[in-house]
Amino acid sequence: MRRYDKNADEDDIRTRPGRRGSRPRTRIRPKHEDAAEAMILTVDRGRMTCLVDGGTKDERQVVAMKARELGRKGVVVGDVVNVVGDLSGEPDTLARIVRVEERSSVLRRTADDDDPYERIVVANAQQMAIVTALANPEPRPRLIDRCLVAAYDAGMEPLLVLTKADLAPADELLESYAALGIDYVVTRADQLETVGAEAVREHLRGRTTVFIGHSGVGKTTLVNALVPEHRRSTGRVNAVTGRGRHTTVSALALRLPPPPGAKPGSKKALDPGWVIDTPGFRSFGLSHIDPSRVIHAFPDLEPGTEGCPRACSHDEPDCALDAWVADGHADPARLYSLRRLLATREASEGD
Ligand SMILES: Nc1nc2c(ncn2[C@@H]2O[C@H](COP(=O)(O)OP(=O)(O)OP(=O)(O)O)[C@@H](O)[C@H]2O)c(=O)[nH]1
Ligand SMILES: [Zn+2]
Repeated sequence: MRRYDKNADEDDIRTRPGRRGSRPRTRIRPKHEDAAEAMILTVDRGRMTCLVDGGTKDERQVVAMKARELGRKGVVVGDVVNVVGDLSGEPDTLARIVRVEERSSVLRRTADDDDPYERIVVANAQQMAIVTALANPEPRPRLIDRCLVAAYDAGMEPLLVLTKADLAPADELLESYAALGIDYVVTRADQLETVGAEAVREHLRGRTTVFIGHSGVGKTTLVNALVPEHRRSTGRVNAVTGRGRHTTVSALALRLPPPPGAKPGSKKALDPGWVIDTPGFRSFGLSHIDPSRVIHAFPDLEPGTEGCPRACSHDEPDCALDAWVADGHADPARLYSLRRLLATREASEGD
């Protein structure tokens, strides 16, 4: 290997003159001072589409792969990375990702509760939109609860998006989430084009929201309305795979159009919010969930856990929350909701 030759690249072995003489110092990584910052929009079999100079007139999409120095570290949609090499974005060029910035949040999933293997699906989202149809298919409250637990565990704010309001009312479902104080928005496809899409966008401005929902809830219809420049095919036969419906393979980050009336170049116009569309989740394994992270989403209950036994699940007889709530420190409905969420960690039929 050339790296340790006498004629090794300066980047690989640097000399540091001074006190200890001029011993070559190995293992100093090249600094990549020419690297550009980029956001990962999608990942397809080891090829990442990155947005370079986002929000400027030089904005372009560059295809890149991981540099060897990243090792096994994964790169996921939403990651902010450093890229080097050919950053022109011309066809057939390939850049290299040399660094992944620290993530502010990660959404993990396990395929099943018994599956210890977890994958990070999305990085740096601040909000999780849980898309549920009010009818056809029927809402699945346990699945919603599992998504909520995953959101709280990931440190994301949940947003309930209730679709197909033309088929059934939302009141009853919203009632069962009232104690959680979750932000929500109700939609119907026949009004998305007029007022509906902008009403949803108002919940998404200035941050990144990952959209999850199982097949048939109308997520594609919704995302297409939110990001009209991006029309993902619905229900079309794929000529290559012959599959009856389109299947989304990777998550995909999409920028919202600027709000109506935003001045070009203004912060509102440049930071209109991002939607990360994800493939339909069949289940949401929760084996990696840590109850102590979930309870952060209940700041009103958190002080009551001081008297809990070590590693309390907060759903066991010795949990201090019962007495604390009985003493009037918090609303019993909140504890009930927390327990309901924590109980979803145990899988049951139909999740
Ligand atoms: N009645 C009614 N039907 C809707 C609404 N939104 C979507 N649909 C229909 O519901 C079906 C599923 O919509 P999609 O947008 O494809 O749902 P999806 O969640 O993306 O599902 P997959 O494509 O399977 O991942 C389609 O036939 C839509 O036309 C709505 O608000 N009201
Ligand atoms: Zn407890």
